[in-house]
Amino acid sequence: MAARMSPSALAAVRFLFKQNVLSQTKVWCTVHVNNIRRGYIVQVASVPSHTDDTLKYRQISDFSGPLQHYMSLVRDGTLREDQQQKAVLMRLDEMHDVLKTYSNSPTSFLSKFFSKPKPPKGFYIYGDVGTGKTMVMDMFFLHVESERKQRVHFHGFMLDVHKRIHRLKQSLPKRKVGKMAKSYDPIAPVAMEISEETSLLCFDEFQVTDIADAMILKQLFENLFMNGVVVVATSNRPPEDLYKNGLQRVNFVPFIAVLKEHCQTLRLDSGIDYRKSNQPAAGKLFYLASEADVEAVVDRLFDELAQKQNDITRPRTLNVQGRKLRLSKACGTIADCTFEELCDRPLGAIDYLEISRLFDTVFIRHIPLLTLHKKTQARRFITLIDTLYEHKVRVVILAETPLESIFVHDQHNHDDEHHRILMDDLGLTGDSAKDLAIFSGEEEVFAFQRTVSRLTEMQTEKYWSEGERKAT
Ligand SMILES: Nc1ncnc2c1ncn2[C@@H]1O[C@H](COP(=O)(O)OP(=O)(O)OP(=O)(O)O)[C@@H](O)[C@H]1O
Repeated sequence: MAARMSPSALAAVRFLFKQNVLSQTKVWCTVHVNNIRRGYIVQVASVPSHTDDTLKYRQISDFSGPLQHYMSLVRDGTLREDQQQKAVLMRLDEMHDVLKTYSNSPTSFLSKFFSKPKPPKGFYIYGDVGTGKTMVMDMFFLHVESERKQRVHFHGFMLDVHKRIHRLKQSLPKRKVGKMAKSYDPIAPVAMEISEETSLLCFDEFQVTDIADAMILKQLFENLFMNGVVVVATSNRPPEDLYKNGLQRVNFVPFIAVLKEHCQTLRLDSGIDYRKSNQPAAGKLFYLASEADVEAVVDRLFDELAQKQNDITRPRTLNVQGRKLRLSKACGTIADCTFEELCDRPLGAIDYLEISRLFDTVFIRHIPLLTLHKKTQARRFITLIDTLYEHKVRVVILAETPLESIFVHDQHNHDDEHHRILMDDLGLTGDSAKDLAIFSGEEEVFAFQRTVSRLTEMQTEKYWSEGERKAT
């Protein structure tokens, strides 16, 4: 059986054996994809009779592709049938078949006999939060048999690209004094490096919020596509709305055409946020500041969890790319932080990635009401929760307000000083700025729906138990 299986499927089977769940008919299993732990539903259709020699376990490799896998999970009630998910999976299933004979590797067997194969057009899947975009993409990714595939989070991918660009620039010979610098463009070689490693790039959460990313995307992706990389992406935004109202957007806009030329846009928007469908809760993980004695209650929860760690409670200093990041209280794989510590300092995705690497449980105390006045902190909070969710880190929250109302869309902020200066700089009048996301907070409101949806799922028993890591 093992000889037929892809490495991801093998990882899934190993997990099943370790967990002694092979007699169940369906399980969630966890597979490491590029160091990111993802949950997958795996069908294990067994005949529960020890005397029956037709005993068979159905594994990922027993499905012809992601669509058959999905339908089987619908039939056994693990998933709810969703026509839009099915329609997207049909397309991904076709692509899965095409990819069986496609590679952009110059050393591939096929390339010896044929001229460069034409890459299939990828997919850009967009829709509202919790509608199953990541699930269908991951199911597709799991079934692609190639070794030359990567599933990445967009944030993490762009951090890696910037690192590669930096490394390449550093490796250039130093200029002689008085000689003019020849303009050196590192993006094409970086795209080439990535293309040498991969044929298929699956991006979760394609979103552009950073001007440094926005300015290089067109060239980067043009080169990736030119080198035959196939892209599948999920996003909350249609391509036309990417980097909406971002600074210097006019320089970004040509990227949208490049993306659409190489990826078909598919909408997945059944209107159902599956994270909100009733799932057993993990116990109380969300506390309100107004609750009696709440600090002491949360302290006790921390102490209870800390007792299982082989460590003492102490401050911890993390090293993030040569920078020191001090956390005032931690024990083993548990960090006890305040909102101020995590979101009121100039921290970003790279810091949150390091926290996710080291801790499986993060307490976030004193989350205030987030109005547009606290836009920067709110954005950091969104990035923090995205990163923790992506790495299956558990959270315990102590907040001023209930989850649904943490973020307040306060229209009155249009008049604040900061916005007025920005409007002047951009030469906008009050009327023309009225509909722009940058002033209406549309971007944050949108991202916050995702954060709330994720925080809801993060309080379920399933999420909590999947997040357990070995104590250090
Ligand atoms: N058809 C379904 N039946 C039952 N559960 C589902 C179904 N589709 C998705 N889910 C579950 O809903 C949760 C959210 O799915 P997923 O992460 O794929 O959503 P998403 O569209 O990527 O959300 P976001 O935009 O916030 O990233 C997951 O736990 C997933 O397993």
